[in-house]
Amino acid sequence: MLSCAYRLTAPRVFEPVQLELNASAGVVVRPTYLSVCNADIRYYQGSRSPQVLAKKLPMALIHEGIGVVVKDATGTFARGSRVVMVPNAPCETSDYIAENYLRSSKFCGSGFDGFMQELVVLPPERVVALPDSIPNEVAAFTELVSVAAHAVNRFDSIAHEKRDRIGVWGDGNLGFIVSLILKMRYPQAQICVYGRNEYKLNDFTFADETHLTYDAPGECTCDHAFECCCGDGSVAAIEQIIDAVRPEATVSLLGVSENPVPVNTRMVLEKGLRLFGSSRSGRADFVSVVEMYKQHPDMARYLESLIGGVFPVRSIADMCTAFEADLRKSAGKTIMKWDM
Ligand SMILES: NC(=O)C1=CN([C@@H]2O[C@H](COP(=O)(O)OP(=O)(O)OC[C@H]3O[C@@H](n4cnc5c(N)ncnc54)[C@H](OP(=O)(O)O)[C@@H]3O)[C@@H](O)[C@H]2O)C=CC1
Ligand SMILES: O=C(CO)[C@H](O)[C@H](O)COP(=O)(O)O
Ligand SMILES: [Zn+2]
Repeated sequence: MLSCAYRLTAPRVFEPVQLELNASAGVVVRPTYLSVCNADIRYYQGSRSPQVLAKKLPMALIHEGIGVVVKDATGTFARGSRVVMVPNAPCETSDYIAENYLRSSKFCGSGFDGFMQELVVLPPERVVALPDSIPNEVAAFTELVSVAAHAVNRFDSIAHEKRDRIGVWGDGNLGFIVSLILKMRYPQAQICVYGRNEYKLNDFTFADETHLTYDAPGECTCDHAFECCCGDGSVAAIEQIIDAVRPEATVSLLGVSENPVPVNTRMVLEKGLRLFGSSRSGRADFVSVVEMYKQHPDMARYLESLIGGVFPVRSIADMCTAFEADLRKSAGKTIMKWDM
């Protein structure tokens, strides 16, 4: 079966390439709605190091997306099923290390082709059926929701049980989703969001408190914290978090930085803090998010407020239009209605 992949060959340049797909190897999915992540933008813009770009390009971008099953040689999915695609593909299993942390795992859109393709073939366990209740534009960024769910699950197993007040730093997409999942998971806890933009914080209607970071939180006011910023923003946030959390707090780090971030280790030691990082997610996280969509119908309504622009994509010029719009956006997720 022939299919076309649209690979980024150099910053801001997409080129088509014909691929021969082995349809008998799994589930053939036609991508329908794709969502742009900051990681895609770092490749598109060429803000990764020249060494990383040389190693990873040419590559089809995008690891957040849904599609429709065209054919399934494994007999798991009916033709026409609406599904979310799992970008992480493990090559081994471990009793101790989750699939998204195994160094041998392959991740679509980071070293391996992502979902900017006419058709993709995935093993059945890399495909999860979606409930009808979730709109396409929201379902498109289920991967980001699964990353947040994964981090909250890990937090649950690491943090001590006093969870009266949890701080979330970052008023962007990830901060929003992490705060929402925390509120759903710990309804009795005070979820306090710290951000840099009043207009973004106004959308966190489910949170108990929102604050601008310039009004520094008091010392030792949060039991635990999540960092959902990026780059230099993470530097400032981690500094503030270390002051704001109480002794023995657990701090979840999620923002990606290109450069090493200095950390006030003296206070980490004195307060006995636990800092842990989370990256990506695995099949189980996607399954748990789909379950959340079913159990919490109001979740879709909150997530809808993250839809930034929806761009029909029928040509390479349309792809560039969507990516350029994401670069200029003030907030929210950029969605491509993928008609390639
Ligand atoms: N760990 C993982 O697996 C994943 C990590 N990420 C990463 O998470 C980061 C955030 O992604 P996303 O939410 O989509 O991006 P956004 O740009 O939507 O959000 C970042 C937000 O953080 C705000 N911010 C910056 N510095 C601070 C600060 N010191 N205190 C509080 N808020 C701050 C920004 O404000 P302003 O715009 O004013 O600077 C912005 O609103 C990115 O680095 C992304 O790559 C994303 C997906 C998965
Ligand atoms: O966005 C992400 C997961 O959703 C991660 O940040 C992304 O996978 C990091 O990959 P890369 O090393 O290519 O930046
Ligand atoms: Zn991502």
